[in-house]
Amino acid sequence: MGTLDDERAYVERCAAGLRRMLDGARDNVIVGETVAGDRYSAERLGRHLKSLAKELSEEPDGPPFFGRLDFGHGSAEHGGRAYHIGRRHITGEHGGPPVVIDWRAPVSRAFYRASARDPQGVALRRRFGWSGTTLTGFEDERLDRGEEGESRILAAEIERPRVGPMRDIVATIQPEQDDLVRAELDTSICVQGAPGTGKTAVGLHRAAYLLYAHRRRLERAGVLVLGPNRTFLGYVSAVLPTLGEMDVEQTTLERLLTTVPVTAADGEAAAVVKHDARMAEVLRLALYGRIVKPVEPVVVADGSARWRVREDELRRIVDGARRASLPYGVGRERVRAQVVASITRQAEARGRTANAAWTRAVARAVTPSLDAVWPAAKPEEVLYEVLRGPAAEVARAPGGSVLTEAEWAAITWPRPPRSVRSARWTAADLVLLDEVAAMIERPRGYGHVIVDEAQDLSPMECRAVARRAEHGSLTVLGDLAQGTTPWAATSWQDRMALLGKPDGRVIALTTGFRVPGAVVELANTLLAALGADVPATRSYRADGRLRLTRVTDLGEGVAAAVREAYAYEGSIGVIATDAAVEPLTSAISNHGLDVGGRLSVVPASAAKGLEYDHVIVAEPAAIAGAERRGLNRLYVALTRAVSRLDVVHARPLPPQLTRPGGRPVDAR
Ligand SMILES: Nc1ncnc2c1ncn2[C@@H]1O[C@H](COP(=O)(O)OP(=O)(O)OP(=O)(O)O)[C@@H](O)[C@H]1O
Repeated sequence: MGTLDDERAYVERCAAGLRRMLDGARDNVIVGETVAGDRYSAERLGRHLKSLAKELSEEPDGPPFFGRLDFGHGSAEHGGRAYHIGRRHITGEHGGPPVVIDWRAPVSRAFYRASARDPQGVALRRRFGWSGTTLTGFEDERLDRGEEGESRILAAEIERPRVGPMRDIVATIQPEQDDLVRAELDTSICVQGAPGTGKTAVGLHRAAYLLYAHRRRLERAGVLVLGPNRTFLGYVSAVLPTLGEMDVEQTTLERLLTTVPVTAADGEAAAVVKHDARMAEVLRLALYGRIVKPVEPVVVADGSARWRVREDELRRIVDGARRASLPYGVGRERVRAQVVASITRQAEARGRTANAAWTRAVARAVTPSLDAVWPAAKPEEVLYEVLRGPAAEVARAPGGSVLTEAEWAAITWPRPPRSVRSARWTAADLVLLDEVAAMIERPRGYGHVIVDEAQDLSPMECRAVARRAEHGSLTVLGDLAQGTTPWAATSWQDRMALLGKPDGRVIALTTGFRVPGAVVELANTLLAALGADVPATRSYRADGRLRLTRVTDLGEGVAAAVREAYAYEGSIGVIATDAAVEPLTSAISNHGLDVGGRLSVVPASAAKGLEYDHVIVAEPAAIAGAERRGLNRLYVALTRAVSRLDVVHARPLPPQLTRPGGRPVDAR
C-alpha cells in the first residue's frame, strides 16, 4: 500500500520519468523536423514537439501526482494494480507502464467517481497533500471496507485563500462536475449553476478533456472559449496552459466579432432592437433585396463574336440560385458560373475551343451584368443601408414591416453619415455585421465552443455563437439569476434553441465552492426579487465571514474595511458602481493604502466571473439603483467573496436584501 517514504521515493521515479520524456522530446524535435512527409506535417510535428519540449522543461515544478487508486483483486480490468494520477502522463522505464496516468484517462475516472456505495473496483483511494513540491502526507479511503469520509485535503484546497489567477481543480473535481467534464463530444450541454458552483472550472476542464479524448478531430476543428470580458479572461486563461493545452482560442465574443473599430455607443432602446432576433430577418431582406430582376441580356464581346445570354435565361439562372438558399456570395458566383457555362455552350457549338484562359476572360467580362442583377455586397454597405434613415423611408424598404416604426426610429441614425466609409459603428453593430457577413459567406466553425456567462447573450449574439458551433457542439455555462443585460435569458430552453442546439441537455450544479455559507444565505434572499427560476444551492463552505457595516462617510468606511482586509492574506476586491470607482480609489489612496497589487477597485459592471478572497461591496443601494437589472448586478457583486464579505453602506440597504427568514437586514 505504501508508506510516506515509499511515496516520496515514487516522486523520484516521476522526476526521472519526466527527464526521460524531456530528453526524448528534444531528440524528436531534431528528428521530427527532418522526417515528416510534407512541409505541413513537418511544421506541425516540429511545433508540437518543440512545445512539448518547452512545456516539459518549463513545467513549473508542480506535484507530479495528486492521487492514487489501488484496484482490488476482483476488478476485471485492473485487478491488483495501483495507479498514480496526475496532471500529465509520465512515461515509465523501458517502455513499461506509465508512472503517472493523466487525469483524463478512462481509468482515472474512478478517482472522481468511486464511492463506498459504488467502489467501481477500487479498494483504496489516496489523496496526496503537498507543500510546493514536497509531499507532506496523504489520506486514504478504503472503499472496499465501506470507508469514505470528508477529505481534509479537499476542504483545504477549496477553502484556500485566493491569490493570483484561477487555478485548475483536477485534484478535487466533484462527481457532479466530472459528469459534465466528461460528457461526450457530440452532446451539447447547458450548465445552470449558482455563483461559485464551478461552471467556469468545469468548462475549462471540459475543453482539456475533450482535447485529450478527441485530439485529432479537435486539433483540426479547433476549440473556442468565450468569456464575458478581458479581465475575466485574464483571470482564467492560465488554467488550460497549466493543463498542457496551449491551442485553445480564448477570447470575448466582442473581440471575435470585431471587424471594424467600435467608435460609437447605442442607447439602450437602440441596442435592444439591434440585439432582437428579428434583426436577422431585417438584414436578410436588406441583403437579398439587392438582387434585382434582370431587365437586359448579358452580352460579351469576344473578338468578332458577341455572346449573349437572353434576359429570360438569366432570370431563370438568378431565380434558381436564389432558391438554392446558398450564402449570398456563393449564389453570386453560381450565377456567374452558369452564365459562363451558357456562353461556353454557344461558343463550342460554333466550333470555338474553350480553354481555361478564355473561360477566365469570359468570367471577368460578365461582371458588369452580374453586378447589375446580383451585386457584390459588403456587410458594412448592407448595414449602412439599414441604418441610414430617415426611419420612415427605411421602413418602406425590404424588411420594413419586420420592425415597428418606433423600433426603426430607435435604430436609424438621426444624422446619417455621408457614406459607409464615414459611418461610426457600435458594439451591437458588430453583431449585425457578423450576421450579414455570415449570410454572404459561412464563417469558420469550431469543433467545440464553450461559452461562459451565457445568460447575458442576446438572441443575435446567440446566433453568432451558433454559427461557429454549427458542425460542432457547445458547452453553455451560466446563471439566470446573474443576467444583467436588457436581453438576459429567462429560460435556458429558449437560449439553447437560439444557440442552434434545441436538444442540448440543461443540467444544474447546486453546490457552491466559492462563497461561504453565510454569504450565500444573504445573497439568496435577493433571489425572489430577481424573478429567475433557478434551483436553490448550498455552500460547501462552512468557514468565511459576513459583516454589514453602516457608515456616515462611504470613502472612510471603505478605506477602514480595506485596512482591516490587509491583515489577512489573499486578494481584496472593492466592488462599487462604475461611477464610484474613482472617488473610492482616491479615498483609499488618501488613507495611505496601496491600490493595485492585491487590492483592486472593480466596477460592478466588470465583476462578473471574478472572485477575490476578501470582498468589500460599497453601497449596495447605489449598485441596485444604477441600472434596470441593478438587483441582479448586486447579486453578482455579493457572490464574489471567497473568505470574507464586508458590505459597507451609508444609505439604507435595498429592502429586497433581507435576513434569512425575511426580516429586513438590520444594519447595525
Ligand atoms: N471541485 C472543486 N475543487 C476545488 N475548487 C473548486 C471546485 N469547483 C470549483 N472550485 C473553485 O470555486 C471557485 C468558483 O468556481 P467558478 O469560478 O468556476 O464558478 P462559477 O460557477 O463559474 O461562478 P460564477 O457564476 O460566479 O462565475 C473557483 O475558485 C474554483 O476554482
